[in-house]
Amino acid sequence: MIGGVAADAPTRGEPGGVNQRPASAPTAAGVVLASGSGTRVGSAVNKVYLPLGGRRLVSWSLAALGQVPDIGVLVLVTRPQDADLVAEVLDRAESRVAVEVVHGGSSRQESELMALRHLAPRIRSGQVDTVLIHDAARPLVTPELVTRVLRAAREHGGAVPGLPAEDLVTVREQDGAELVEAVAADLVGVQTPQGFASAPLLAAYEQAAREGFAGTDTASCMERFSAVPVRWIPGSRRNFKITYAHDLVVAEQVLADRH
Ligand SMILES: C[C@](O)(CO)[C@H](O)COP(=O)(O)O
Repeated sequence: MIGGVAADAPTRGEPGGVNQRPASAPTAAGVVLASGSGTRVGSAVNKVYLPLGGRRLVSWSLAALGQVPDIGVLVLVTRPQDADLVAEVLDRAESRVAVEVVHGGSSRQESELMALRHLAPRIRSGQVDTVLIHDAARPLVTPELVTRVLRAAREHGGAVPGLPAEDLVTVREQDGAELVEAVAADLVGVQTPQGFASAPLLAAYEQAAREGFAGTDTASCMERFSAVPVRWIPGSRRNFKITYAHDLVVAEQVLADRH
């Protein structure tokens, strides 16, 4: 069952405290999803807390979103059993913005809903105009990509970074063991952060909860339950998702090359 924000969730940063802005200057909120289990990486520890480039993996996403001046609220969605790791990450966080922690649900959809319900008073008051939802498992996101998503979301209502599938691989349909035909090359592999106008986003997630819908990303829920157009903008090859152990090796190398 989909519930509300965990009342006992550790919370850093007070709504209306360090993040407060005048009502005339709405801010964007960044949501980092860290409440999955990430078993395919082959670790007993939730993959988003594995070491990467001298930090825990999730810290990179918090730092990237926190560097974008228009993001005035940061929400980290976690699992209760990761509380010690979360506390360590927050103690070392270099984010300009205080990180507010919310407990997630049993699915991506529920975890997004928990974050949106946490933000609901600030969405309804107009304080938060746009919400960007990001996978903690995409630690190589850059402030530049976050800024582009935010600009496009504010301009169009919804924005998703992606890479044309033809750019990645040749895609073919399969029928059992047989390959039958190549798929038309108009597919896009989508990434996060995905950004949306906050009020229709909250409304879409509340309706999805009532109807028992569960999408694989934020855009799928918006496409189903809102009239907001979802624009795609160029993503980044480096913004790949850490799924398997091999991805960690590549991410270490990308970070080493950054310096
Ligand atoms: C949202 C996403 O990153 C788009 O590629 C992807 O669907 C996330 O998958 P997950 O299984 O929820 O990590």
